[in-house]
Amino acid sequence: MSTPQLVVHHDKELMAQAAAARLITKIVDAQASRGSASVVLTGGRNGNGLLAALAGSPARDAIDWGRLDLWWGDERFLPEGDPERNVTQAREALLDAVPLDPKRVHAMPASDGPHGTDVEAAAAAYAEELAGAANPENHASVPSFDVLLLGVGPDTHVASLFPELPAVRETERTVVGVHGAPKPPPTRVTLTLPAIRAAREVWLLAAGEDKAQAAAIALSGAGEIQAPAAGARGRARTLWLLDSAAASQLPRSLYPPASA
Ligand SMILES: O=C(O)[C@H](O)[C@@H](O)[C@H](O)[C@H](O)COP(=O)(O)O
Repeated sequence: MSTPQLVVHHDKELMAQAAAARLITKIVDAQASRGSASVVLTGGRNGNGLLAALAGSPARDAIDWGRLDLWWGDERFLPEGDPERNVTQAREALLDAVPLDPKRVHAMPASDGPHGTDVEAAAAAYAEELAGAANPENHASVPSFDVLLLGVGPDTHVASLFPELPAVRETERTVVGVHGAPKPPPTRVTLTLPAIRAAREVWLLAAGEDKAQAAAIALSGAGEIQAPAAGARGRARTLWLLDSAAASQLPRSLYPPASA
């Protein structure tokens, strides 16, 4: 697993703009070298802020939207179209404005979909969809995501992996159902740490004073059960994108030299 690299931007807006520019370049490079790209989106304000910044970027359409696979790191288990669903918010922020191939937009199941309110069945179905898109040669159970985005909660949760709850302890399955999540709504579907760690690159987004303690805990050697963000590592790269407020409690030794 790759060692976390930190980039600190002056404020939340600059972090969203810089992260969007970084993601555009990553997708364009992946498409140039392999013909397509695969990105896992995250919910939350920072995740949606990045999508909104990307929507407004003059370089936006350097991306060949028809050759981009989009997946989700987690989803609130609510009815289709519910404004609280991560996919609903992603559509509003960006997806409805760009010519994606609908077959390549892999939303997690809704609670009024084919699995009804059975969140475990919904999670198993998404795991199957991921496995179906994986590369059989390397016996993977998820596609080789180019970038997996994660917002970081103030309690160090990522996706819907909350400290000490069963989902963060999962070592085999790639997708599980979550009950009793401390962040509403309580029922969710989430990738697990093994699935997250299959990504080439994992980018963690943390902006705002309310993330300062979480960033300091996750980056100072805490275990992944107590601090799930600490276990979110990419195969080739783990990148923390912070603003100054979220970086304010980091030990100086961790603070990158050239950052704002
Ligand atoms: O479904 C969700 O709520 C998200 O996927 C969750 O993991 C989010 O990314 C973090 O809670 C950070 O959210 P903020 O960026 O809004 O603080």
